[in-house]
Amino acid sequence: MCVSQQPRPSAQRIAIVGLGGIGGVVAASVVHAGHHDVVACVRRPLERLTAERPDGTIVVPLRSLADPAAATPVDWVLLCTKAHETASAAPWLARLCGPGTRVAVLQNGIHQARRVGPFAGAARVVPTVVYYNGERLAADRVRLRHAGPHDLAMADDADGRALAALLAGTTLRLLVTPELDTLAWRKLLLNVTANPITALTLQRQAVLRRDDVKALCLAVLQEAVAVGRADGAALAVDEAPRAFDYLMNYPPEAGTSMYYDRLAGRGFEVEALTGAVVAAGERHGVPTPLNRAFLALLRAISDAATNAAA
Ligand SMILES: NC(=O)C1=CN([C@@H]2O[C@H](COP(=O)(O)OP(=O)(O)OC[C@H]3O[C@@H](n4cnc5c(N)ncnc54)[C@H](OP(=O)(O)O)[C@@H]3O)[C@@H](O)[C@H]2O)C=CC1
Ligand SMILES: CC(C)(CO)C(=O)C(=O)O
Repeated sequence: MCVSQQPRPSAQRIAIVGLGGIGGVVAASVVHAGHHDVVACVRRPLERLTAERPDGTIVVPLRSLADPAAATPVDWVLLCTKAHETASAAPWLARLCGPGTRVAVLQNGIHQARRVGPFAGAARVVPTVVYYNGERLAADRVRLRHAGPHDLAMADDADGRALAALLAGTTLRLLVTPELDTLAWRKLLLNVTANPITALTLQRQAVLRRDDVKALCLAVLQEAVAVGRADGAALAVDEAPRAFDYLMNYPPEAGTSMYYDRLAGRGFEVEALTGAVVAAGERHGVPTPLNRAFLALLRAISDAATNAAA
């Protein structure tokens, strides 16, 4: 693995689809770096964006489009919707993607290319692993929290290196790695632990520091690690405690994307996270009773929120 120091390409046209916690942070970072032509593809137009970052708050002007019909092909799409919202972004992708376009997927979950490929036409899909915590405070305001040494990882191949070069002028800490598939599984381990527990308890990550909750985390992680190994991920012998230790890098006041959805009364990104572990467990004959219990509870809350919003 190596920390990226890619040379910056010439100015590129970048469209950011989904301006929530993750999209808002990356949009503000790229606009602030000032090198590329950025447009945000949103449901409600806005003219500026504020990002509260550990190194200070920045306010950037933002060009936004609210109608996919007004979009034209770009060099890069940064897809920052939730995984279950990918299909709803299809009209954007249809307009933004040409044969030279690359679609970087800033979403949680494994098999991103499989998920996004059907909507990307002739464009190439570039998977990533997102480590930073992004909290959307208002439609035009986000907060960035770092955890661990990197904010974003991409594969050590031509497309991954091109993405690292694209973001090289930003303050995001990038990792170019030959092990992205295993890192995606490692990241999923964090998500099937922290996301359900914060969303179900309606408490931020401080709750993970309770002894009883830590014991539950480790048991959930052991199950998911067994599934990940059966699925081909090169997970370590002590992967479960290592994943728990990684979670301790997040500040206790950080929430999770699922916790933020619960606060906002939105449906959850459940099938791509806990649902993916349970489904892979079924495929490989690995039992997942704790993850199954989480899945039933998360689906019940998520469905009620989705039905109430309909
Ligand atoms: N938040 C975090 O700390 C982390 C999140 N992730 C992952 O990153 C991804 C994004 O998460 P996050 O930023 O938290 O999610 P958010 O819910 O905060 O943001 C998603 C955004 O996508 C927008 N959106 C959804 N559908 C469409 C559409 N069809 N057209 C235009 N905009 C659309 C939403 O708009 P609207 O407001 O109008 O609904 C919203 O602004 C997820 O996969 C998540 O798991 C990964 C690491 C950390
Ligand atoms: C690891 C974690 C919890 C960091 O925010 C995350 O990926 C999420 O919130 O979905």
